[in-house]
Formats: sequence, C-alpha cells, structure tokens
Amino acid sequence: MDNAKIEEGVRLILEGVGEDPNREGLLDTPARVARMYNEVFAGLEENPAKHFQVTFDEHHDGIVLVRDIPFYSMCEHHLVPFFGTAHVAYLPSEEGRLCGISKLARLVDVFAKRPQVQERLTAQVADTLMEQLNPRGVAVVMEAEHMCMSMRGVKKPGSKTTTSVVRGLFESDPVVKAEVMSLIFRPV
Ligand SMILES: Nc1nc2c(ncn2[C@@H]2O[C@H](COP(=O)(O)OP(=O)(O)OP(=O)(O)O)[C@@H](O)[C@H]2O)c(=O)[nH]1
Ligand SMILES: [Zn+2]
Repeated sequence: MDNAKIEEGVRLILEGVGEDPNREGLLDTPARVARMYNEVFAGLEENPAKHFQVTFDEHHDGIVLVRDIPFYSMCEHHLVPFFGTAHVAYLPSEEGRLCGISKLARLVDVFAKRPQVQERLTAQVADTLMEQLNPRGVAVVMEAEHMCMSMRGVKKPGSKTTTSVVRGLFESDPVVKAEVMSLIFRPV
C-alpha cells in the first residue's frame, strides 16, 4: 500500500472540510489513518488460497456450518463501515477434503477487508469455497448494518441487510437448501 499517497489524501480531505491539518491534534492523523487503512484493507493484498493449503482427509456426510462470524467491512460507495455476522456452510463431497473451521472465518476476513458491497462480499466467499474445496455445495448468508444508512443519508440505524448466496446442491436441491437455511436461521 502507498502510505505517502494515503497521507496526502487525508491532509487534502482535512483541508477540504476547512480544518487545519497542522494543528496539534491533527498532525499525526494522516499517518494514523494510513496505518488504519493498511489494517482494514489488508485483504487487498491477501490471496485467499493460502488459507486452504492445509486440508484434512476426513469424511463428513453432512453439512459443516460456522455461524455468527463477526465481520467488519468498508462500503465502497462511502468508505464507511458496514458490519455484522456471516454464516458459512458447505457440504463436503465424497472425495473432497475438509478444511479447518477457522479457515471459513479467515476467508470472510480476506474479502471483508476490502472496499466492498455486501452482495459481492457474500458471493466471493461462496465462490472461493467452491473453488478451493470442490464441495457438493456452499451457502453463505451475511447480515449487516451499514453506517452509510445509519449515521447519514437515509438515517435508518438498526436496519439490517441480509444477503445469501447458494451454490451447488444448496442451489439445486430444495430439501438440502431448506436444511442449511434452518440451521442458519434456527431460533436462538
Ligand atoms: N447494493 C448495495 N448498495 C449499497 C451497499 N452499501 C451501500 N449501498 C448503497 O449505495 C447507494 C449509493 O447511492 P448514491 O445515490 O450514489 O449515493 P448517495 O446519494 O450517498 O445515496 P444515499 O445513501 O441514499 O444518500 C446507496 O443507496 C447506499 O445505500 C451494499 O453493500 N450493497
Ligand atoms: Zn455506503
């Protein structure tokens, strides 16, 4: 990442809003924001495949689901956060391999830590899992609050956006799809 460019940009924004980037409280802000962007956009420099180098030659007939994975992303339209929970499920194939369950959460982070829209984030997680594990199916559901809808604009704090992407058997077989959705949306 080009930190000098980020810092220059932040100084220009501060000037643009009528602030003095040289006053004491703001002096370190451009460098701080650059460090923050390195963190919140770290996924831009990550290849998701690296998380699937270790897989297990184990067999599991049914669904593997990790629910309630918290994530923070950045809306690419306004560059403010949207955040919530992701539910990631797959149905291993006969000959396919299993991954460590933490890798499903790591995969969410790789794509969440980029400028995003929620629909694309959901599809990228699903499609990468299909590529990497060659499972019989994948289902990804994300529920998020968008700061661009809460603190500004339409100002609807608390409104949640749900996106779902199903692939493979979860797409083609309504019974299997109903099973995974009942696990994802089971009453608490
Ligand atoms: N589909 C989708 N839209 C998003 C997402 N995040 C933000 N948006 C929307 O992106 C749209 C951008 O619309 P514009 O009309 O160009 O921008 P705006 O004038 O700031 O819009 P308002 O937010 O309605 O004030 C808004 O409707 C946002 O709600 C997302 O993840 N997916
Ligand atoms: Zn937005």
